[in-house]
Amino acid sequence: MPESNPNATIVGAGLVGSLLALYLAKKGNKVTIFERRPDMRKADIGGGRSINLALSDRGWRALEGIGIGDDIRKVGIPMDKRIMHDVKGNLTSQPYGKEGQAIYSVSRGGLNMKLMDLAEENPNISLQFNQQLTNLDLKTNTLEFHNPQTNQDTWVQAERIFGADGAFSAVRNTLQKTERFEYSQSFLEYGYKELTIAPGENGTWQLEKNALHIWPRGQYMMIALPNLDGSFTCTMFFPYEGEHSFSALKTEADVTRFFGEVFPDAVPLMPTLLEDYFGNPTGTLVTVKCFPWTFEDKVALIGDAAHAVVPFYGQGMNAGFEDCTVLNQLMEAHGNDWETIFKAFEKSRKPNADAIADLAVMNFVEMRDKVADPQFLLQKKIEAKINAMYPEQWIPLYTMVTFSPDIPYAKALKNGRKQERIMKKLMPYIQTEADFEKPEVQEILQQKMAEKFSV
Ligand SMILES: Cc1cc2nc3c(=O)[nH]c(=O)nc-3n(C[C@H](O)[C@H](O)[C@H](O)COP(=O)(O)OP(=O)(O)OC[C@H]3O[C@@H](n4cnc5c(N)ncnc54)[C@H](O)[C@@H]3O)c2cc1C
Ligand SMILES: NC(=O)C1=CN([C@@H]2O[C@H](COP(=O)(O)OP(=O)(O)OC[C@H]3O[C@@H](n4cnc5c(N)ncnc54)[C@H](OP(=O)(O)O)[C@@H]3O)[C@@H](O)[C@H]2O)C=CC1
Ligand SMILES: Nc1ccccc1C(=O)C[C@H](N)C(=O)O
Repeated sequence: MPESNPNATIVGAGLVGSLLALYLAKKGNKVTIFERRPDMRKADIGGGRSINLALSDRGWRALEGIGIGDDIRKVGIPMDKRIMHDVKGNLTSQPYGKEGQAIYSVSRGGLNMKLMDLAEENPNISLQFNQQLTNLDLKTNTLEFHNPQTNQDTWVQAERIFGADGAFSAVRNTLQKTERFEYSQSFLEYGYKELTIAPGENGTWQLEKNALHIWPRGQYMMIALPNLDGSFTCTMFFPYEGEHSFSALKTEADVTRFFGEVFPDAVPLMPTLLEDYFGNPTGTLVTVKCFPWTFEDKVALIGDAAHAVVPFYGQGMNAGFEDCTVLNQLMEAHGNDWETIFKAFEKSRKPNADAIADLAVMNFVEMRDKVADPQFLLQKKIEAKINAMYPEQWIPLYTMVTFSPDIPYAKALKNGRKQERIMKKLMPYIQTEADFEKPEVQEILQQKMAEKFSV
C-alpha cells in the first residue's frame, strides 16, 4: 500500500544522509529521509559511540558547499599535530602539515544535529524517525519500514533511493542479492573502546588542547581528541585475544594494573576509567567493499553503506562527504539524467574508496607503532624539506589525503608509494636533519625527481 511518492528517498539520517538531503533539495528534489533511531535532538541518546570526529579539507569542502563551513569551524578544535606519549610519560610531537594546517575535532552528535536542523528548516525535506528499513523490493522500488515504538509497518514507493544507512546497510543487503554484485567485508582482530579524560578546573584541558594525542604501544594504542568542554574522548584500539587484549582484562584489578603500567600519565586524568571500560561497548572494526553501488537509475549507496573503512586515517566521514560533493557536481553536469549520474558516480568514487580503505589500514601501523620511532619522525622532517624544495611535485602523503581536497585518494596513494620508495633509498644516508644537505643525498634526490615525478 504505497503512501507517498517523493523524488528522493534517503535511508539513514546519519552524517552523510543528512548532508545529502541538503544537496538534493538544493537541486530541486523533494526529499524524505527515514531514520531507524529516534530523533537524537529530542532523546538523550547522544550521537553514537564515537563522540568526536576529525574533520579535514574534503569534509570542509562539502560543508562549505551548503554554506555551513564557518558555523562548524566555530565549534571545532584545530589539532595541528600529533603528540606521542611514551610509557614514561615523555612527549614527542609531529606537525600534520605546514603552519596553519590542522584537522578539526568536532562533536559527532553536534554536527549530525546541525545537519538535521538545516534539513528540517528546508520545506523540501521531510525527516521521519523511528523508521527502520526492513525490506526493499527492487522490482517496484517499494520500501518497508518498521517503527519499533508503535510496532507499525509502513510501505513507501520511491522514485529514487539513496542508501545512506551506514556500515551495516540494509539497502546494500538487498543489492547483494542482485546478479554479479561484488561484496567483501573484513574485520580486524582488534576492537575499540571509548574512554574519557576529564576536564580540568573551570573547563580547562588537562593535556595540550590543539593536538591529537597518541599512546603508541606497538601492537595496540590509545588516542585522545579534545572536546569543547575540556574533556578528551579517548579511544583504545586493542586486540580481542592474546596476552594484551580485551579478553585478558577481565576484572577491575586487571584494568587498573594494565592501564597503570602502559598509560601511566593518562590514568590519573581518567577518573571514570573503570566505569567507561566496563560500561561502554567494544566496537568492531570493519572494511566493507562492494560494487556496483547503484541499481539502474533507482538506487545508489553512499557513505559507509558503499565503503566502510577502518577509522585510522580519520577519513570515513570525510570520504562520505566527498561523495556528496561529487554527486552534486554530477547533478550539475547531467541534470535529471540519473542513470548517467549514477554510473559516473560509482566509476569515479570506487577507486578512491578502495584507496582510502588501504590508506586507513596503513595508518593504523603508523600510529600504533612507527610514530614511536625517532627514525620515522626524522623521515617526516626530511619529507617536509623535500616538499619545501619541490613544492609542486612532492606533497607529503598525509597532506595529499588530508589537506588537498582536489587530489583523489587513489592518486595520493599511488604518489605516496612512489615517495616511500625514494625515502627508502635516502634514509640510510640520513641520521640527523643536517644530513639532508649531504651531496650523496641531494644527488639521489635530484636523480629521482628528474624521473618524471609529478602530482
Ligand atoms: C571509532 C570511530 C572513529 C571514527 N572517526 C572518524 C573521524 O575522525 N573522521 C572521519 O571522517 N570519520 C571517522 N569515522 C567514520 C565515520 O564515523 C563514518 O564514516 C560516518 O559516520 C559515515 O556516515 P554515514 O552517514 O555513511 O553512516 P552513519 O553515520 O552510520 O549513519 C547511518 C545512519 O543510518 C541509520 N540506519 C542504519 N540502518 C538503518 C535502517 N535499516 N533503516 C533506517 N536507518 C538506518 C543509522 O541509525 C544512522 O543514523 C569513525 C568511525 C569510527 C567507528
Ligand atoms: N568501519 C568501521 O570499522 C566501523 C564503522 N562504523 C561506522 O561508525 C558510524 C557510527 O557508529 P555507531 O553509531 O557506533 O554505529 P552503531 O554500532 O551504533 O550502529 C551500527 C548498527 O549496525 C548494526 N550492526 C550489524 N552488524 C554489526 C556488527 N558486526 N558490529 C556492530 N554493529 C553491527 C547494529 O545494529 P543492531 O544493534 O540492530 O544489530 C548497530 O547498532 C557508522 O558510520 C558506522 O557505519 C561503526 C563501527 C565500525
Ligand atoms: N580520527 C581518528 C579516529 C581514530 C583513529 C585515528 C584518527 C585520526 O584522525 C588520526 C589522524 N589522522 C592521524 O593520522 O594522526
